[in-house]
Amino acid sequence: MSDPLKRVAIVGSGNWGSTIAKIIGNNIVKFNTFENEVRMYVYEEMVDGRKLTEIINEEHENTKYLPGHKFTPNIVAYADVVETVKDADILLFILPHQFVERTCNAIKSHVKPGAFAVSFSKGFYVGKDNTVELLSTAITRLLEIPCYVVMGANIASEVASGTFCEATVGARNYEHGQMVKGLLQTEEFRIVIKPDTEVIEVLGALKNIVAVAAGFSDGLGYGDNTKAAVIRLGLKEMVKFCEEFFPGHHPHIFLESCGVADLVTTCYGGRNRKVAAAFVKTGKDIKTLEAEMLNGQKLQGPDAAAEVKEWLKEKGQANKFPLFTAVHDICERRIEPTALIDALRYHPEFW
Ligand SMILES: NC(=O)c1ccc[n+]([C@@H]2O[C@H](COP(=O)([O-])OP(=O)(O)OC[C@H]3O[C@@H](n4cnc5c(N)ncnc54)[C@H](O)[C@@H]3O)[C@@H](O)[C@H]2O)c1
Ligand SMILES: O=P(O)(O)OC[C@H](O)CO
Repeated sequence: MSDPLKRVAIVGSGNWGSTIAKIIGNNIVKFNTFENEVRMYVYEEMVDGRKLTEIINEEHENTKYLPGHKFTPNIVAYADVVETVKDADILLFILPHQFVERTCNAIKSHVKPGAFAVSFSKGFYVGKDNTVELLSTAITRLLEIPCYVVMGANIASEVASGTFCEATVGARNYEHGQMVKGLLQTEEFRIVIKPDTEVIEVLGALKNIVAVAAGFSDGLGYGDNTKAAVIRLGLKEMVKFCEEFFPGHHPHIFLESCGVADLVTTCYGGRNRKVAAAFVKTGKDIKTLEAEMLNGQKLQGPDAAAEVKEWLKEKGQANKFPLFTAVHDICERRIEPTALIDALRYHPEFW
């Protein structure tokens, strides 16, 4: 008897979750090892007087978070996260990182034995006692299943439009890594699998902090040379953070899409950059700007800066990461945005 078909569930339906749903809906029908139907968890809300799940299931489009792009009809929206995941063999977590813990808690006694997870979220997890851990570690701890990661230079609207780009899958299990690659890869979205899972994930979270710094620089009216310095010194801190806390990775991992490529795209085209520039120009706080500018989408960088500050404080290492630290202090209005330039000027690089 042949093996039963595997089911894929997508947990999250924002800008990136919907983009991945668009890709997987097309790709999955090419395999005879997967069920064609893919359930997608939608955090229910009303859009123009209708439930978002109804809009997606009737019009095959997430008109709020990815307007203008059609899903294949095998993408089925569910408002109940337990119903979404209960039969799934592969759980793709594509939530803003702030919502990962509560979602795991809601499904933890309903996950199929033998399932595995993949995290696409960029950020860290902070426990009640202020301990900081990787999201993939938290997912594994809460659900008791392995968790791999997908990170890369992937501004969702561009990926959804099919302009060429690439991403990095972090997986040490060959079979699972190949399955994830098969579900995601297209002619325009090329996938590389690497075993340095932890560092791949950390880079995805840290680049958002540098993007906030890039936005501050833009908002202050500095030009491309200054932004290049933000990117370079930010990358130095990203590398140092990985070396300090996740040693043993391949040194070339920073050259993958999850490293320098994601850092560049996010410092030019991302939401963190855009809102951080407006923070300087308007004087409004981050939460207000997020609500005004992003139509329900969520920023990851300011919270990641707070999480990293907590991490560094606990390890007594904050002084080695002045750019990360300055971003958090500026977001919290403890220091002026212009202090970013001092953090660059007096960076340990120049000592
Ligand atoms: N958008 C991108 O370009 C992109 C690219 C790569 C990676 N990512 C990462 O993917 C993750 C998800 O980002 P996104 O862009 O898909 O999301 P998003 O910011 O577009 O959307 C926010 C989502 O959060 C949902 N939500 C709101 N409140 C919620 C709650 N209480 N519980 C659960 N869900 C709730 C909304 O319904 C919506 O689906 C992030 O970590 C992000 O860094 C995003
Ligand atoms: O829009 P941002 O700043 O959340 O960045 C989006 C992606 O992470 C870019 O890869």
